[in-house]
This record gives sequence, structure tokens and C-alpha cells, in this order.
Amino acid sequence: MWGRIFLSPKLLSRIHLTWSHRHLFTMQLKTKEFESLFTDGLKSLADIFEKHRFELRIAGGAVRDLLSGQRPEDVDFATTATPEEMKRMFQAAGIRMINNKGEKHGTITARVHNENFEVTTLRVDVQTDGRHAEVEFTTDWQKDAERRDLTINSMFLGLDGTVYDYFQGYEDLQNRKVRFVGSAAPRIQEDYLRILRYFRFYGRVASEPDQHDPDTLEAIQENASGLAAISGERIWVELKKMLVGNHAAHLLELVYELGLAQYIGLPAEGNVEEMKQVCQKAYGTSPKPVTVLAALFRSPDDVERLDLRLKISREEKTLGLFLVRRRRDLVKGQDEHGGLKPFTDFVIDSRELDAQSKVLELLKYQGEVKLLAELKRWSIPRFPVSGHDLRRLGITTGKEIGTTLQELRDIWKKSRYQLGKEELLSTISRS
Ligand SMILES: Nc1ccn([C@@H]2O[C@H](COP(=O)(O)OP(=O)(O)OP(=O)(O)O)[C@@H](O)[C@H]2O)c(=O)n1
Ligand SMILES: [Mg+2]
Repeated sequence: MWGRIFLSPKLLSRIHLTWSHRHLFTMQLKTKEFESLFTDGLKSLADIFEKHRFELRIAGGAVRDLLSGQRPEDVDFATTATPEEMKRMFQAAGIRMINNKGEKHGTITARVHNENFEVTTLRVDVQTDGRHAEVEFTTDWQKDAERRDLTINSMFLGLDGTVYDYFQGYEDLQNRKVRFVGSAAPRIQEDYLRILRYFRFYGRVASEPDQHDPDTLEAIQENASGLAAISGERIWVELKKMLVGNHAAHLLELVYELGLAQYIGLPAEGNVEEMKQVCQKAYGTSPKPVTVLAALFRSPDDVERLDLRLKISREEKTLGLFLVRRRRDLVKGQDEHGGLKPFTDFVIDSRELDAQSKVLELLKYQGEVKLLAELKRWSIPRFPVSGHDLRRLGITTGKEIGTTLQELRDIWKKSRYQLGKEELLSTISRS
């Protein structure tokens, strides 16, 4: 689960604020997470840009993470150098570049000291179709900040620790506010995936579930159908992140209220009430994204339709189908010790490798938190009798071996997998 962003007094004491410009707010950041980014690779990269007098700054998400006291998972860099200038610079320094498809959008990936660095030229999106952008390069940092989605994602961080903040991203981060840069509607129309990014970051930043700016929600609602043209893969990546974050049930309910569901593969008549209950019951158990979505589904067809739109993985699909089919009939046992038994029997009878992990998700779905802990500790016992043992006792036909093994398995399961080989075999001689 995403950690909540929290600016501790200790972190705050390491940030020094100055107003240096009418729009631009700068401050100094000096944290151990920031210092830890300075590998040999980054130092060499910085030297090259400095030598050629181009600016190089950390951009976007990584700045947000660092200002929240977190070490970013990936760090994107922005620069005033054009891709051509970067290529010349890197070639002259004998640095290998990784051929990726980013160059058209200004991104060059350099490999320095066994580390990859993605550096993107500052740009303005001149034309967008809601999915892709045609870009023009610039040396104006503010212009590049203007084309970004959210204020908290629009900051830059110089390698000397200076934070450049044009749109009060830092203030929003402190106040746990998720705002689009400028007005929401045009930002969304540039890339409709931003609707889901808004939800994902809301879950990450906001402390309360219902503190949305009404104008933002209105813009999302009005632009909902734009999501229809976004690829399933991109949607699935964002949706999954939202589902494992904070306020997931609230955000998913909002997805329905704002009319987004039909455009992202979710059932038009999703069972929102069940989903809210499941989220509540499963709180703290880290259910998988599909487990949360399964609560919305009314039939296996809903899983098929989700797969058709989002191209989920095979594992995700089988989990979804399993939950929808078994959530009401594979339930805990009634006798006092046997709560877990139907579930362990199911795992033992299943031929599938991931049966146990599917059942763990089912227990989360049902809110059986105690049984969940028990099943996590349980390891599959081995059935102690083989066909070979039966042949030694004179049972020879394949058919008879098959039925006897099945009978012995049932006896073994009834004994809660306690009976050993000899005890089981002795039950045959008596019968
Ligand atoms: N639809 C998008 C996607 C990205 N961005 C900008 O590009 C940056 C990097 O994008 P990405 O790596 O996809 O997201 P992050 O914000 O870095 O989040 P994460 O931590 O998940 O990588 C974002 O911070 C944001 O400034 C944007 O404006 N609009
Ligand atoms: Mg990122």
C-alpha cells in the first residue's frame, strides 16, 4: 500500500524557503534520500551537462517523492539541451545511449556506470489528441511545468538541491491537495488517462476521502468518454495503482458516480455496495486489485468483459473468475475446529499451483481475517499413499487402484490429513 505522504518536522527543518520570483517559488532541499541519488553515474552525468553549459534537473514525480521524504523509484531528468545536443555530448564523452522510442518526444537514455538515465528535453505540447502529443522543444522551465498534469508533479529539483515550483505544488503537497496545473478540463483533454492519475494521486496524497474540488469532479465527468480511446494497458496500470492505494472504495464509487465505469471495462451495473463492504472487511489485508474489482462483478461475463477491454494477465483473469464463482459456496466450515477445512480441502484437491494464493484472496474477500492468517501459515500436506502401495497389496487393475486411492484420500481428508500410510492401508484390508 502506498505510504501516506507526511512532512515531518525533521524533514521540514531541512527545507529552506525563499520567494525569488513572482511565480516561481524556490527552496533548498537537503535530505538523505536526495543525497543517496548521487551515485558515480549521476555525478558523471552532471559533469557532462555542466561542461557543456546545459541545465539538468530532476523532474516531476521524483521531486514530489523527495519532498515527501521518500526515495523515488525512478528518477526522470529534464534539460535545456535538445536531443541532438545530448547525442553529440554523450558521443564525445564515449557514453553509450540506449535506443528507445522516446527520442521523438525528446527523451534520450544514457548508460553511465551501469545505470540508465532518462533525460528529456524541456518541451511544450503543441498538439495533443488526448493520447499522444506532438512536441516542440524549449529552454523555458515554466513552459515545461505548464504542460504537466498535477501541481505536485510539476516541480523541478536542481542537483544543488534547489526546488523550482511554479504552481504551488509544494504547498499543495503540504495541504494534501491534488490539483491540476491551471484548469482541469484542458489538462484532461491533453491526455484522458490523467483522470485516473488524478484518482491514483488522490489516494496517495489526501488524508480524507471526500475533499475533492467540485470543479475538478465536474471536469472529469464532462470528459469521461475521452477514456474510451485510451489503451487498456495504460488504464490497467493506473487502475491497479489506485486500487491498492488509500481510499480505494471511495474512489471506485466516484468512478461510478462520474460515469467512467463503462469506458474502462467495468460493469455498467457494478455492485458498488458489495465492493464497499468487501473493502471494509478486507481492510488491512492488502487485497489484490482483482479481488476488489470482483466485488463489483455480478457474473463471470463481467470478468470476460474486463479482460477484453484491459487485457489483464491470465493469472488476474483466473483469480477474478474463481472469486466470482466460489465467493458464496466455498465458505468456512461450521464445526468448531473446522473453519479452515473447506479451504484446505479445496487446495489439496486442486491441480493448480496457485490454488492456495487464490483461496487467500477469497478469505480476504469474505473478511475471514483469522482464517487468512491460519491459511498463510499452513503448508500443503502430502497424501501418503501411492498406487505402488496398493499394487503391493494385490490391487492390480488401474480402475480399482483409482477408486481405492480416491476413497483413501477422502478418509485422509476427514482425518484432517492426520492418518499415515499404514493407518490408511489398514482401512482397506478391513473392508
Ligand atoms: N499523463 C501524464 C503522465 C505524466 N505526466 C508528467 O510526467 C511525470 C512522470 O510521469 P510518470 O513517471 O508516469 O509518473 P510519476 O508522477 O513519476 O509517478 P510514479 O511515481 O508512479 O512514476 C509526471 O510526474 C508528470 O509531471 C503528465 O503530466 N501527464
Ligand atoms: Mg515516474
